[in-house]
Formats: sequence, structure tokens, C-alpha cells
Amino acid sequence: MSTTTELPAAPDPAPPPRQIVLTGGAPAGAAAVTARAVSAWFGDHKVLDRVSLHMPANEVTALIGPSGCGKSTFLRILNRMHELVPSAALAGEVLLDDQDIYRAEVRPAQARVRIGMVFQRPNPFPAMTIRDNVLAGLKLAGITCNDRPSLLEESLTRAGLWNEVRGRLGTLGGALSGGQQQRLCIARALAIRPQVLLMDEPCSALDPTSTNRIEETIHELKKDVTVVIVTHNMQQAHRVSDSCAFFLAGENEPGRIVEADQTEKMFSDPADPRTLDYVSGRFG
Ligand SMILES: Nc1ncnc2c1ncn2[C@@H]1O[C@H](COP(=O)(O)OP(=O)(O)OP(=O)(O)O)[C@@H](O)[C@H]1O
Repeated sequence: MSTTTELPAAPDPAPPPRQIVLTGGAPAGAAAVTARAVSAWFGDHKVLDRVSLHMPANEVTALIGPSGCGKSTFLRILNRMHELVPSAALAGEVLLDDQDIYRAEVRPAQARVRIGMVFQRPNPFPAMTIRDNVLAGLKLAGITCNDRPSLLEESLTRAGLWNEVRGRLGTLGGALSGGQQQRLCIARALAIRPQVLLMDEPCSALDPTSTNRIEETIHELKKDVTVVIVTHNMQQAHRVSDSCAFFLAGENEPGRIVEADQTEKMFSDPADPRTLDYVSGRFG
């Protein structure tokens, strides 16, 4: 006797994931940032003197050095925020890949779409929902998105927050913990898909567990964004960065870079003894 066995029907192939398309934003992919002979002033107070530094694409560069040596000023020059201070002036060039972000035809807002920033204190819009916080930058930057729910999920996932908030996207951003608020701010910065993310002491207001989460996030981020981070925490600089630049200002002198190199070299065998003294906690 012969029997025929019907093969079960093959399952339908899963539909391909819909591609999220942003219109009016930055070009895709991380970009390198190069500062050439950057000097900066507040009024007649010169705070940086001819700082040159290359920050490679898809890497994390840490800016380290004692308080007041100009790290934050340098960071703010990299996305044209320095010029928001009325007395501020600067000289030199900042190249994003090979284009000067200070050339006449570039509007500051355009530069800030390509080079996002996360600040020391989490600054979500407290009365806005988590969803609206993340997507807030699109409207401000004049960017449209074909699939906002997917962009929301993508941004929160990249910021390491999706699993914690996926069930309460309509609740207020101000109700999250400090560490979650900082990751919400990272998601907000990522939602417009910048090529570079600047982080100014992003963990200094956070507990060790939240700090750890943000460091993990930074590791993930460099796959598709260049990260430049200011940190006073030498262990953090060592853990998260590929290269470091050590800033120092003498008394009544502007800040300068003493040395910049691969992080491992800076922490184990720096060229300048002042770098070793600083990274090993002997001053600053
Ligand atoms: N808005 C401002 N107006 C005037 N001077 C300023 C302003 N911001 C910074 N400065 C001065 O510029 C110098 C460099 O400050 P900056 O904040 O860049 O240093 P920093 O290395 O980031 O310090 P910290 O590690 O303490 O944040 C300091 O002398 C500071 O007082």
C-alpha cells in the first residue's frame, strides 16, 4: 500500500524590514572631525591656543585635562555652539571630513544637524512624553521621516533605553530616573542621525550603574557615529576611548594640547611626563 504524505506549506517569508528614510538630514555614516590651529577667546581672555586634533570616524576620542583648560570650549567649537556666547571669538578651522563647518555658506544649525551634542546634566523636555522628546529634534531641524514609530524604536534602542520604556512611550520624560533621562537625551540626539556625537561629561551627574549603561551605549554607538567625549574620570576615558587628547593651561595661559595619542599609549607610556602625572591622578 502506498501512502502520500502532504508536505506542510512553506511559511511565507518574513517581509523585509521597512527602511527608515530621513529627508533633509545629515549624509549617512560617521564623519571624521579635524581641528586645525583652533584658538578661542571670551572677550579679550584667550582660552585656547592653536589646538589641532584629528578625531577619526567611528572612533571615540576623549578630551581630558584639569578644570578650566578649555575642553568644553573646544567641544562647543566643534558644533558651532561657542559662537552663541556674545563675547566669544575663535580662529582656525574645523573640518567635518574635508569640509570646513565655519565656511560662509554653512548655517550653524546645519552644522548642528550633522554634529549632535549631549550635555553634562540630562535636559529632556520634562512636560513632553518620551515619544515626543525623542522626535522633537526632527521638526526643529526641518527633517521628515517616513516611519516615525520605527525611528523612535531605533533611537531608543541605540541609546540603550528601549526595553525600559517601550511600554510607556506616552508618559512624561521628566518622570524617568536621571540615568534614563540622560539616555533619553542621547536618543533625542541620535534621532536626527548625526554623523558625530559630542558628549560633555555625560555621566558626571549619574550613579555608577547608569554610568555603566552609558559607557556600554558609547561602545555600541561608534559603529555608526563618531564620538568625542569630555570626561574627568580617567577610568572612564581609559574604558571608552580609542584615543585621548590631554589639554593643559599654564597659570594665566590659554589651554593647549600637551599630547594626543592612542588611549593605551597615553595611559601606559605617554611621551610627556605631565600626561603620566595626570592620568595616574598625581595632579588635576
Ligand atoms: N561663557 C563664558 N564666558 C566667559 N568665560 C568662559 C565662558 N565659558 C568658559 N569660560 C572660561 O574659559 C576657560 C575654559 O573653560 P572650559 O569650561 O572650556 O574649561 P574646561 O576644561 O571644560 O573646564 P571644566 O573641566 O571645569 O569643565 C575658563 O577660564 C573659563 O572660565
